[in-house]
Amino acid sequence: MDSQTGAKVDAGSRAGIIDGKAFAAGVRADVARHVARLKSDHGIIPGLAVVLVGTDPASEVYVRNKGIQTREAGMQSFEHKLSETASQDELMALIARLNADPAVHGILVQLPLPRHMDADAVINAIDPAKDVDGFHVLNVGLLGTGQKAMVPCTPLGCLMLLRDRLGDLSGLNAVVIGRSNIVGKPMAQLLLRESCTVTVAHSRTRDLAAVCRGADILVAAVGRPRMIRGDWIKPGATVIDVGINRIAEGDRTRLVGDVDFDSAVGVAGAITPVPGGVGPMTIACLLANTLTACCRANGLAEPEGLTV
Ligand SMILES: Nc1nc(=O)c2c([nH]1)NC[C@@H]1CN(c3ccc(C(=O)N[C@@H](CCC(=O)O)C(=O)O)cc3)C=[N+]21
Repeated sequence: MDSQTGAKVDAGSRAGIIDGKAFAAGVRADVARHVARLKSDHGIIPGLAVVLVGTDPASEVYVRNKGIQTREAGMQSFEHKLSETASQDELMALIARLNADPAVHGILVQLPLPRHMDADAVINAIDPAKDVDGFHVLNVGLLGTGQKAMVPCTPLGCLMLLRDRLGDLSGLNAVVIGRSNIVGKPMAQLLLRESCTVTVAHSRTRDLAAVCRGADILVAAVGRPRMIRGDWIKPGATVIDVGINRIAEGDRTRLVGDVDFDSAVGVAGAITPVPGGVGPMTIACLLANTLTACCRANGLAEPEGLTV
């Protein structure tokens, strides 16, 4: 207890640092429990197919981590690697096979794709019911109209962290920096659904610092290392840093977010670190979405708390 105010102090999140790594481990444990029950009660094993085109080293690391965590949750992992020079027709043929495969409940095509491919056409070829990224135009439309959709993993993970921290979000001023289809736009839709007053800022926004200072909730998804500084943040605001930027430091590299953590941490009421914040939540939500897709495909009740 705080002796002045009598308010409860959360010892698990000292100095207002949101432990996404620990929260994600909890989500994965929830998923694993439901997977075990699906197996024992119904003989069903959820399956996730991940497709990687090319040999980008960072993408290979993510895909390997996804495979490991998928198996740890008791689900089946199917990994498909195509060469950098594979044709779009080859990729489309693979997606058609995965769409038709009853053991596959979720399909993720790792982005970005090589430039000779049309990413929109590829994403929209995925069966929307198996689109665990929530990028298919049908899922985008369902989310935007408040219908049951597959929700993109990163925004879903951010929302879980915000709800855990703040409870009811209604009436809060939320500023999302970044307007990408994979984070900014779906994040704004989710926050609007929570009855926040939502502003979507971007590279052309005038006086971005002033816009940010009005935010009770600030979600940074711009991809510019340490761009958002402490004096842009309203004291006590909740800051969610989606950026994962690898920068050179001396003769080594390190990961930093879009927020300048050192100047922000003393101003924000709570902030996600990088690494250990949003990143682990993205993979946890991918597993949650695969479980949800599997339940829907089998006409079973969806697990509570893992979808919106
Ligand atoms: N179709 C598609 N869906 C994706 O969800 C997708 C994608 N393509 N392409 C690439 C990005 C990137 N991404 C990350 C997931 C987890 C971490 C993560 O767990 N990061 C750790 C650190 C990992 C490290 O140390 O490198 C952390 O932030 O703590 C990072 C990045 C998903 N992506």
